[in-house]
Amino acid sequence: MSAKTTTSILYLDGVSVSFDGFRAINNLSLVLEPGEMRAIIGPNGAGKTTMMDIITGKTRPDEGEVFFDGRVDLTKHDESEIAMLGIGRKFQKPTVFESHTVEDNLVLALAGPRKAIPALFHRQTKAERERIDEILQTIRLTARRDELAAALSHGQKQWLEIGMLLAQDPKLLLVDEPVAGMTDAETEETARLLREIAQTRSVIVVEHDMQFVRELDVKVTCLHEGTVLAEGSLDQVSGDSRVIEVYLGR
Ligand SMILES: Nc1ncnc2c1ncn2[C@@H]1O[C@H](COP(=O)(O)OP(=O)(O)OP(=O)(O)O)[C@@H](O)[C@H]1O
Repeated sequence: MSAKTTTSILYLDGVSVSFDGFRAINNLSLVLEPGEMRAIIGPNGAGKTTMMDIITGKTRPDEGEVFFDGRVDLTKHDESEIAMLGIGRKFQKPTVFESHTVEDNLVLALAGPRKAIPALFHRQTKAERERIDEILQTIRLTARRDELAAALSHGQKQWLEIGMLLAQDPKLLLVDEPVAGMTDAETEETARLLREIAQTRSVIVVEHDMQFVRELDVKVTCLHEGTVLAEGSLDQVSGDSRVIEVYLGR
């Protein structure tokens, strides 16, 4: 473990994993600082999802170091422990409870899986109410709080799910293709929303939509064949001839 692990929120070094002899992640190194938002791009099969699986404990690396918050060896923890440690993950497809109101979705998320059902029937404390109001504002759904989640647009469901993750107060949020299927206006709003969230926590966003990545205005890492092909500003990365060859030029 190097000195860098003491200050980074996330530190991957020399990480590799193979599936039936195929190296999906190959000597991958990536460092994320506290309060940093990073965009991850790369062609299909580059290893983006597998990298997220390694961070969240779904997949164990064959080799390499994976440290969270400067000191926690993530390879020694399982998925539920890693979630409790403060890493939240949003998958591509929203999985909100359609037959509950927007607010109740947040109440359920705030309570956590064990206390979910009683949470709907107990009187909220002032602190819980304030937290829910704050999250509703962040996810632009204050005016929709009493409506069923089923009535929301696809984009708003994505925001609600982000809100449900925020209720768990993660230090690091992993977001997989948040704007797929969104309107242009929702896409723009999502970039703003994530930038606001990144003021208080670290965020990794995997996305193919380059206009959205530009709107995020953060450091970009391009993965290819399970390793970092290029890293820097979007202009630097998108001007890299190797990135153009394997990804953007296609
Ligand atoms: N459980 C698994 N078993 C076998 N092969 C796998 C498994 N998970 C991933 N792979 C392979 O590893 C490679 C990397 O896949 P991964 O899903 O991480 O890429 P990706 O960058 O997320 O792609 P996409 O943009 O299409 O989501 C692919 O070739 C994939 O087929």
